[in-house]
Amino acid sequence: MTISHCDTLIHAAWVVTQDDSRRILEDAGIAVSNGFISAIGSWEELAPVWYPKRIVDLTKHLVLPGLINAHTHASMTLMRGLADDLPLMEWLTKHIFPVEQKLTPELVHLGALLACCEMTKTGTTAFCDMYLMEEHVGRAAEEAGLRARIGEVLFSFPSPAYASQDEAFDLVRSMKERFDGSNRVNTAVMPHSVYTTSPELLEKSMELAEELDIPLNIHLAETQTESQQSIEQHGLRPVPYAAERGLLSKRTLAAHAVDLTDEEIDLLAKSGTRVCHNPESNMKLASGIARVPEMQAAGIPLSLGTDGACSNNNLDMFSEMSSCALLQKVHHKDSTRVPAQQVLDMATRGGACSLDMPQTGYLAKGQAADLIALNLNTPSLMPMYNPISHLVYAAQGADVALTMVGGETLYQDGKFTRIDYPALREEIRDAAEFIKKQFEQGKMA
Ligand SMILES: CSC[C@H]1O[C@@H](n2cnc3c(O)ncnc32)[C@H](O)[C@@H]1O
Ligand SMILES: [Zn+2]
Repeated sequence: MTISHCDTLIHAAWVVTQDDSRRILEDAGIAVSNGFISAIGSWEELAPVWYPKRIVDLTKHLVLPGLINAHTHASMTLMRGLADDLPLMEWLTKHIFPVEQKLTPELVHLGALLACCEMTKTGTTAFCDMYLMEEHVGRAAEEAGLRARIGEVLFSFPSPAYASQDEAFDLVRSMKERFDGSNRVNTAVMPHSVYTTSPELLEKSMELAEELDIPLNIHLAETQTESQQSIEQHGLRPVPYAAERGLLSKRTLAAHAVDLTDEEIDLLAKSGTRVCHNPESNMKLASGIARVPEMQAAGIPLSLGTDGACSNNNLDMFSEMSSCALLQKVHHKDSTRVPAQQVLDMATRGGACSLDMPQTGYLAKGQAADLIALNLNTPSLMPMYNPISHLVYAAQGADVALTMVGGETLYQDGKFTRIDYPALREEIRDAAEFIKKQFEQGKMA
């Protein structure tokens, strides 16, 4: 018998691998070396041959790949609950944009750290983020140990981060220099939407993405109002307009994609555009119901995201999975629509595809050891007949007992290993006082 050495040997009651065969293993082992999975299989077979530096006992737990939040604005945790019960355009222009004009790099960093804590604690190991002064979100992701795709939001009006388009593009370039090639964070070009950018900015954004060979992310077809405005301004609905500007391609990730015709679904599919579905944000802002089954049938690669904590109001991907399935069932009055396995695929493998992180999204030999464990002893997870059903319909972020990225434990049993959460909490309280003042002043102006 050949003995092999590894850093960590995990002993799990159950492993939902999400591999190509969607194997579910009972009484399983996972050997981890240098951040990657060196073996996965039955505990009986692995235990005698793998000599680890440490054993992680998850024999009361269900292990699965870390969830991937494919569209969020991490720093918006700072504005959670500040303005609710409003439609998208009014919410954004009258309430959110004015406060965002007063943000500082320190606040963006602080809000992103809070988001990283929330995501880590609720089982997210990678996220895709668009915001102002985004380099400070990248910094927070690095500190927290999460994987992230980050991008400075591009508007055709000045933002606190830049005064002109040239300055904005310089920022994209310098962020690529700073983060790409790093272990866990990569960058993309991120024009905000077709309603906040000029045709020129949209075209130049894609040119820049091609020149730098990085992805492009955009909010697209989020509401009927956006479609009406696009027709009034450009004579075209958002998707054909984006196509005309050269924005639809394999490097594009479109967030929302709610208000779509059959022809537009075809356009997205044929161009290879990926879509991130954000059901809770779409419900809260009453944006509409995305045509998930139709997009799936057309072969559009789908992922799942929470959107920012202001339009949700949490970053819990377990909740998002449940909402995704339930919304489609009630909408179609058909309980067979969008079954649990499809939803879990969106939150794992689909997210890995959206973020161009092929080493994540499923657990197999050679994959990154990005995984989470749920405590199966908790009352709401007992009994368990079907692990996939549990993950989508019964589990909550609060059931996560352990979160690991690249073989490193970031969170276990209520404790963060990298972040001093009690200290962060105090800073958040102070920041909230400042934000509240800005919000009140904005209302008076
Ligand atoms: C500055 S980056 C993101 C930018 O988008 C705003 N935002 C947050 N949620 C949404 C959404 O659902 N649709 C469009 N824009 C959104 C956020 O407040 C930031 O300004
Ligand atoms: Zn968004």
